[in-house]
Amino acid sequence: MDRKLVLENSAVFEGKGFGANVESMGEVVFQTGMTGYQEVVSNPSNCGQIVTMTYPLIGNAGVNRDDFENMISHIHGLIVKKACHKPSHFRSERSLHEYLQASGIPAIEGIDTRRLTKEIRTYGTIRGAIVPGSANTEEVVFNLKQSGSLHDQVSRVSTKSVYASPGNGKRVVVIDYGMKKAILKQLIQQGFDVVVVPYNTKAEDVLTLNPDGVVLSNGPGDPEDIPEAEQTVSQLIGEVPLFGICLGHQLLSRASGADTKKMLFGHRGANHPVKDLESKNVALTSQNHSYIVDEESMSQASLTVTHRNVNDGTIEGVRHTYAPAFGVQFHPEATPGPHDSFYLFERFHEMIESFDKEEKQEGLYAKA
Ligand SMILES: NC(=O)CC[C@H](N)C(=O)O
Repeated sequence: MDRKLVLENSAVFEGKGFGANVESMGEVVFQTGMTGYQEVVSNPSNCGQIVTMTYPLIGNAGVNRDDFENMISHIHGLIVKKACHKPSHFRSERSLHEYLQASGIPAIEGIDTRRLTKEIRTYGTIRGAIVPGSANTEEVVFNLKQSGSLHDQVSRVSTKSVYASPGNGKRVVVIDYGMKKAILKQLIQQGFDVVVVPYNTKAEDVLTLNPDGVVLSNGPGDPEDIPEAEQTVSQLIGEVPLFGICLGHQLLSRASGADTKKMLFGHRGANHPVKDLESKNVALTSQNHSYIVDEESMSQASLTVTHRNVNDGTIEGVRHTYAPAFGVQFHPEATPGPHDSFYLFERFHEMIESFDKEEKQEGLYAKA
C-alpha cells in the first residue's frame, strides 16, 4: 500500500501505509520520546495532529488494555521510520497496525523521520496530509491551503457529562479540556474524591460541587480558542486552590493577565529538563505542547515564574501572586516519561490542606 505524506510547503515523503486506509490532514508535529507510543496516539492533547515519532522503531511492544490515555484516539495520523508488525510483549493484545486500523487512523512507515523533523524545525509546525502514493501532489497542497486549522478540538475531546471517581479525601473537581487518564490516576492516588466536568462548565456550577481544589487539565489546541474556559478560570481564582497542567496552565496564566503564543515547533518528548527555581532542582519532564506563556506579557500578570526550561529558557511553571493557584507547562503525571514531578500533586494536596476558608472570607485572596 503506497502512501505519501505531503506538506503544505510541497515537500513530499514517500512511504508505505499501515493503520486505516483513509486520507487525512492535520498539523504535523514530532515527538522525541523513545517509548510510550500507545500513550502518544491516545493523548487527547494531540487531537487533529499527525504525529511523527523520531525514535526509529515503533510498535514493538504492541498495544495493551491499560496504557491508553483516552478510550478514543483523536490523532489524525502517525508517521514512523519502521513499524513493528509482530510485537512481542507479555501485555500486548494487538499490533499497532491493528489498533490504528480499528480506530480509523492512517499511518505511514518508511519515512525519513530525521529529514521530516529537520523540515519542521526549520519551517515550524506545518500542516500535512497522508494520501495514496498516486495522489496529485499539487492538488493535495491546494486542498491543504484551502482547509484551515482546527479550532474546536477541546469540545471534541472533553467529556460530555459529569462523572465521579469517589474517594474518602478532599474533593477535587477536574475541568476536562482533554484530560489524560494519568492525571486522574495521580489524583486518585492522593486519595481525593474526584469529580470530572466538561470544559465549558460555568464557575458557579463548579463551585456548587463544593470542591476543595480544582485541576485545570491538559488539552489540545490554542488556549485562545476557548475564551469561555478562560473566563471560568478567572472567576475561580481566589475562590478555590487551582492546579493547571499544560493547557490548564496556559488558561490559568491567561486568566491571570498573561498572554500565550505559538512556538516554532513546540516541545514533545520525555526528556525536557526543567528547573524548579525555588528548590534549584532540575527534573526531566514529559512534554507535549505548541503554545507557551509569553515572557513579555509577564510584567502585566499577577504571576511569578516558578519553573524554566533548561534548554531554551521558556516559562515552565507559574504561581499566582496572591491566590492559591499554580500551573506547569509540562506533564507531572508523566505517561510517557519520567516520574520526577509527581511531587507537584503532593504540593497541590498541601495547598488544599492549608487553604483557609476563613482567610478567604476575610478577603485575603480577593483581587487587588
Ligand atoms: N498537552 C497540552 O495540554 C497541550 C497544550 C496546548 N494544546 C499546546 O499545544 O500548547
